[in-house]
Amino acid sequence: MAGTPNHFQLIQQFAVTAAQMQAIETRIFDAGMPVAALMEKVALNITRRLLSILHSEHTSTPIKLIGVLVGPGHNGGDALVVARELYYRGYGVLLYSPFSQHKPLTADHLRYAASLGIQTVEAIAQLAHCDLIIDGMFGFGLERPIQGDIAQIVETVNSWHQPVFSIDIPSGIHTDTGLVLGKAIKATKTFCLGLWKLAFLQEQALPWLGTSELIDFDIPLTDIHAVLGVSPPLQRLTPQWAISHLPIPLPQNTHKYKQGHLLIIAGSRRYTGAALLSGLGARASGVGMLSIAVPESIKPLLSFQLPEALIIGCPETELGAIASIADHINLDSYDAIACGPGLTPENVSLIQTVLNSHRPLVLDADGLNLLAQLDPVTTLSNRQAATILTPHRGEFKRLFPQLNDKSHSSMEGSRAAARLTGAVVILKGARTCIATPQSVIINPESSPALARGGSGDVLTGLLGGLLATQSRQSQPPELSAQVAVWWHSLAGIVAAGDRTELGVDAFTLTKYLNLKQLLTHFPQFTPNSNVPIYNN
Ligand SMILES: NC(=O)C1=CN([C@@H]2O[C@H](COP(=O)(O)OP(=O)(O)OC[C@H]3O[C@@H](n4cnc5c(N)ncnc54)[C@H](OP(=O)(O)O)[C@@H]3O)[C@@H](O)[C@H]2O)[C@@H](O)CC1
Ligand SMILES: Nc1ncnc2c1ncn2[C@@H]1O[C@H](COP(=O)(O)OP(=O)(O)O)[C@@H](O)[C@H]1O
Ligand SMILES: [K+]
Repeated sequence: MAGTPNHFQLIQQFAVTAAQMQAIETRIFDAGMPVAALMEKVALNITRRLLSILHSEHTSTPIKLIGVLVGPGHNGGDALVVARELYYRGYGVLLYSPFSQHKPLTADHLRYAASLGIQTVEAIAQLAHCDLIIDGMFGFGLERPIQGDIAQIVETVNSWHQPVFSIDIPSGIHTDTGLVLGKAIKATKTFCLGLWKLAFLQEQALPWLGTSELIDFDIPLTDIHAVLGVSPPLQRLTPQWAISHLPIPLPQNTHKYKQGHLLIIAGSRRYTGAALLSGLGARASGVGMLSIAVPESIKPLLSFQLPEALIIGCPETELGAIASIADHINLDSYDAIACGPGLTPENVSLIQTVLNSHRPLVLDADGLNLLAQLDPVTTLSNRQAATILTPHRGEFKRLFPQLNDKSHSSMEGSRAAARLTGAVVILKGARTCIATPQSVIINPESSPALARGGSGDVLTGLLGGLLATQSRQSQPPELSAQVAVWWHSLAGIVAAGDRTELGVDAFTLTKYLNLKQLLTHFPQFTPNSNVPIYNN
């Protein structure tokens, strides 16, 4: 039923470390769930999903023979239950377990599989002709690097061409950091079990995960909250959350100023397009009023392309950058300001003026490069209104060189920067993190089609527009940041689906921000509704 989230939808917001998963698992076992029963349930759910994929998806070779890598722990146990079920469904199954010791439950399943006549092979090479490999070697119990013979086995499997489906996590990927521990299986698809592990939100793990999906096994929400807290400081950004916080439907008695007035400060003679792309992003946000301050010489172009916007021509430098904000402009009369795309890094006094305003502010691109020339921590800490920074990794390093030791993890880096400055920090990338001093929320789905000049400018405008509208409604700035990041990524995903990943230039992307079209992908969720459980 629309508006009533089911268990699978509710758990999408959570992300856990191996230790947290273990703690949740312990609570379930202590409450009386037998370990073997849970393994059976989990593995049957994996099998059901696997069979539906095998029946529905077109594979280049029909899947008849399946090779199963069996580890020493419960990841191996899961794999053995899946193997047994596949065997009963008529698939050819070959087991391979290069370990002399197994945990008792795994050893029992191995013995039972043998008693059924499921063949165990003695060398990895004997799986070479399988149509599909199931990787059940290590799950969240992997703590030390894969070395020696096992590393050799991983390399051999990675050199083959058939699909590899990993159970819980590709063997060799660290559950928390997403880093490769020695060697790791390169999966085609990964079935993450029960709750999303942190690795799935770490960019460094992406090449190993393939496509990933969550297999639900009904972990009680009380156990999740008992371990993670009622309002976990780290969460996944879900479509349900973002859609429920879109600023629609509009109040019947609203007017254009109530819908927010955004001022974009962008562009230069050299980077005209940045101002235009930000303007088009802001247009898609539905903001009530849009003003764009640009150097005088590019005003005609903007006026032509964005007839609904008020284009403000500003005095310009010899090189065609904004020299100062036009005299008649009172920055404090806007509901939000978005500043930076295409400014050139010439004019520090401009950014100082903007920072001195008392309005919510998005800083991007050259806005960030100019800020880096000041003392970002002191400057931002002294601001009288909310600031949202939208750096990519390079800009982040320039802004916060003192956080270089945290640069391996966007979650850690963005959180530390938000704590230092009090700003909302959107650290952009394949897995964009949105951090406040209290929390980090990570966008788990996007498209590499967005890795293209100008797509960040579009985000800045979209975000600025939402910020202007939503700050009028007393919504916190991080909410606009979350909605904008989700919206922008979804546009990228849908555009890439229609046009391939190469067909999504930034201008085309703005056309895909059409919300009506995007929402057809989520008929089950309603804008502006209450989402239970999720307390931000
Ligand atoms: N949580 C849940 O709710 C549920 C979890 N379930 C499943 O259980 C999985 C977790 O199982 P797990 O704890 O047994 O750990 P797992 O990943 O199989 O591996 C540990 C074994 O590997 C060994 N080992 C480690 N590193 C090694 C190395 N480098 N080289 C060689 N050996 C190494 C390690 O040996 P040890 O360190 O003890 O010497 C130990 O024997 C989880 O991912 C999921 O699939 C579901 O069934 C039910 C619901
Ligand atoms: N591999 C990727 N997968 C998904 N999104 C990406 C990827 N690479 C970049 N992006 C997104 O594309 C946008 C690029 O922004 P930015 O680097 O500021 O570009 P520009 O300054 O050229 O506009 C960001 O929203 C970022 O999250
Ligand atoms: K695995």
